[in-house]
Amino acid sequence: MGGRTHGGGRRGGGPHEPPPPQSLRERFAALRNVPPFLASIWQTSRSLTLASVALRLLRALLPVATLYVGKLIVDEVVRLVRVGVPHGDLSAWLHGGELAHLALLLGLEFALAVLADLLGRVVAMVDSLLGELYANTTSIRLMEHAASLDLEDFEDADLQDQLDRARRQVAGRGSLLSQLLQQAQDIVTLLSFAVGLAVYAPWLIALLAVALVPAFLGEFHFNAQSYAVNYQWTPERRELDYLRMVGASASNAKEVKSFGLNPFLIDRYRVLSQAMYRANRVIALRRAGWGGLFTTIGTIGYYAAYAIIAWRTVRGDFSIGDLTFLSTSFRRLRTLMETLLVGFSQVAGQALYLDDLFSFFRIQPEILSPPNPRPFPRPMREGFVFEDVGFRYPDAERWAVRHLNFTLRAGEVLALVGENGAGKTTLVKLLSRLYDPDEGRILLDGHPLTEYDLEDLRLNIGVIFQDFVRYYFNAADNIAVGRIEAREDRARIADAARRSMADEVIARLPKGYAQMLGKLFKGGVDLSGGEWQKIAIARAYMRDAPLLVLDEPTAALDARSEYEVFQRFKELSAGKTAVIISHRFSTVRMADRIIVLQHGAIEEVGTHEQLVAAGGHYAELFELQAAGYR
Ligand SMILES: Nc1ncnc2c1ncn2[C@@H]1O[C@H](COP(=O)(O)OP(=O)(O)OP(=O)(O)O)[C@@H](O)[C@H]1O
Repeated sequence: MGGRTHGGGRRGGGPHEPPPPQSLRERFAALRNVPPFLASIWQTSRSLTLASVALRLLRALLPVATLYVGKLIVDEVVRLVRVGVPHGDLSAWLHGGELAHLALLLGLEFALAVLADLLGRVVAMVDSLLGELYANTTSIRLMEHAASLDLEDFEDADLQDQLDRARRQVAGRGSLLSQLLQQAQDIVTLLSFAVGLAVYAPWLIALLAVALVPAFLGEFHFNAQSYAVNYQWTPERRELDYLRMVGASASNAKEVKSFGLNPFLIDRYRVLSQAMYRANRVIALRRAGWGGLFTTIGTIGYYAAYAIIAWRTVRGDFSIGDLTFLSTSFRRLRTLMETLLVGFSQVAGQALYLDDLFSFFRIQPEILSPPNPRPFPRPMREGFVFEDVGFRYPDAERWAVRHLNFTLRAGEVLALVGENGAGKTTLVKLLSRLYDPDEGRILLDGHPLTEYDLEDLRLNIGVIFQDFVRYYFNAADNIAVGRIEAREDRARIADAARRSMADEVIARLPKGYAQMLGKLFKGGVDLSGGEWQKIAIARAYMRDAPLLVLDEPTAALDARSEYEVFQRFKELSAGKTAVIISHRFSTVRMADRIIVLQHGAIEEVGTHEQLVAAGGHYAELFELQAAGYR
């Protein structure tokens, strides 16, 4: 067993996270994320993707068509002007049919304009629908993937940063989609203009490119810088979110107020956010300065071309219609290329962000079911055997537990005792395979725990941790989380509540089982610490697993409640195996056997009477607590 490599490098990240990509080549390399991104868009909705592409293609060709019709109109007007207006009489002209061609052209251009507007709106609608669908699908994928990861992954700050960036990407990536499609559309439009321009004056295109390259490189550079800043500041941004949450959440308000912490929190927020603002401002300023310069270069290019076209029109090489067509084409080409280049560098910039999303999806859990897993033994015959088990938290110097050798016998109630940090909770986490040991192994009925089906294993172990979750759900659901498949089984929920004495708590709630708990949502009612614990303990009964583990969930119960809860627990868990962690000896002494942990190792094992008689550490701790009551 073991073999878990802690610390850096296990997912190409960890504490030795590579610096954000800086070089031009790396930025281009980020474009490799675009095809998988497009593939996931395609999978989100084929019909919407197809619709968007087709509509955009049509829309892309409209500008050049409109412009060409415009040129024809100008030429026609010029021709009509040459022919001259007899008496300036419009009705005579209309009847004579001389204006028919012009009217047709005007009508055509009008139709094109209306079509362009309508298509633009439909495209925007399709994109926003597709964007929302994509965001939803990806959020669900993120949640599903996060659910598959190990507990250890969640305790890793780097992973939290990455998850944070990935989450932010999802919200913003809808725009990447429209941007990519817009890019494709612009390329088609650009090509259509370029063909027109190339027919008349190919050298104009070269002039255009020269004027635009600096702007492109500038954009590219600053996008990468923004990303780098964003990347480096992820921990601070998370801290900002955290500070805001601590300062503004209902559950913390009590303590924050009585400690008078708000000025401290606000000040810290101010300092951090200002530092971030300054970093962003530097980039914004530089970007604006250089951007202004590059745009001016582009404008110079445009007017040079304009002058040349005008001169050649005067010389008679071009018609007036050609002049309008060429100069407008040139101007539109310039704007288009600019948008395209800027867009391209933005796409490359956004593709960098996709790295976070995709690399988050690449993280693989290490605690898995084997290929041919064993089902959980029912009934359990021997129980769990710890053979020289040792475990060290990632990046920790100290072993949390080591050289653990003991048996948790089927059908017994075992209590774990020990001072804070002795390793009690760690032992429970190993038992339910939230972690795998780094040394030694754990057997269940003679077979290594790793041979069992992971889901089945967890399903058959009901653990209530000391920091159990207070779900902001209604009372019934708060108990039903113990076995969420049985959420509709009201009788089972009520039964679990009765056993844990949560029924008395719920009876006092205005809406009973339908009462929303916690203060997060409207109409929610908060409970006392002990009341919450009774609800949490009901989850263990709801789960009805052959192995029950209560990790100090009774600490906030009053003496009478705790006594009753444990009396019932013993009665009700007859035939079941149970592990109880408690600092109260009144509870501990009810266990069949007691293990005393000290600094991650087993110090003593025995019944209450045996341990007291032995006069060791247990007897000392027991005496300390008993003395307090005399
Ligand atoms: N997620 C974690 N990452 C790193 N170290 C941890 C983590 N959880 C616990 N530890 C360390 O492992 C040791 C054992 O912790 P554990 O939670 O098992 O103690 P415990 O006996 O349950 O304590 P308590 O009575 O305070 O609940 C402690 O030294 C603790 O600091």
